[in-house]
Amino acid sequence: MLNKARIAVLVSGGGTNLEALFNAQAAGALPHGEIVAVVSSNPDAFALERARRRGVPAYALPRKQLGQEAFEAALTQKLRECRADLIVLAGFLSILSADFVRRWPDRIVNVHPSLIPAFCGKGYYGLRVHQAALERGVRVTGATVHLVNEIPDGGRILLQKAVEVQPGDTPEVLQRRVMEQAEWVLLPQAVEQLSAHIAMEKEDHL
Ligand SMILES: Nc1nc2c(c(=O)[nH]1)N[C@@H](CN(C=O)c1ccc(C(=O)N[C@@H](CCC(=O)O)C(=O)O)cc1)CN2
Ligand SMILES: NCC(=O)N[C@@H]1O[C@H](COP(=O)([O-])[O-])[C@@H](O)[C@H]1O
Repeated sequence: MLNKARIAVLVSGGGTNLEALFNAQAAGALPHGEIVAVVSSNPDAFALERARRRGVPAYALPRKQLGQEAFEAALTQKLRECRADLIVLAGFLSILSADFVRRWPDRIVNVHPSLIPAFCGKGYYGLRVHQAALERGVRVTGATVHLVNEIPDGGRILLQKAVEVQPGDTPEVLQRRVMEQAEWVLLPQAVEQLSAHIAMEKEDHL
């Protein structure tokens, strides 16, 4: 019996990266992992609805009302309850504390919509990343999947994929292209790689 990695996905917004993970799982492209819970820092996130439609437990932990410390305490409780092995940040907009991250060494992964080290770190999220890329005039951007440490977007880079910037691009148009051509491709690949490693570790400990 394959000892799958139990994946908890943290979200804050529309959940298109979560949807890409669900689609990969349904297509058999995530054989070593299973999405067991979705937790949102924003109670209004459509990502929660995406989880509910798939019958996956979905939890809203309103970070702004709770404050970071209480949010992370509640998150830790949820992660224990679902026995998560791997945490995936998919459009998650809260910077996790060093204390929290240190409890999950090499077990938190994030997708960022640029080619790190460009346009990353505190203040660079969502459309802001693509606005900065267009203002700088880069001809190529893309997405990065990286392990998460205490430095926002400072963790070890796992995968990257380049995407062309085209004349007349708006931030919204560029964001969509980066999602379609890079984020939604890279995240399932990286999650399956990490899940396979974790699943083998779990087999070894049986
Ligand atoms: N400890 C870490 N936490 C998080 C990381 C990380 O690498 N280490 N990645 C981010 C995801 N992210 C980019 O990929 C990112 C998210 C949010 C921000 C940011 O500046 N957020 C604002 C608040 C935005 C809001 O709540 O609407 C802020 O903190 O002022 C930067 C990068 C997830 N967490
Ligand atoms: N730094 C994190 C960040 O900017 N994440 C970005 O939020 C957008 C919405 O994601 P979603 O559709 O998966 O919710 C995506 O472009 C994702 O890369």
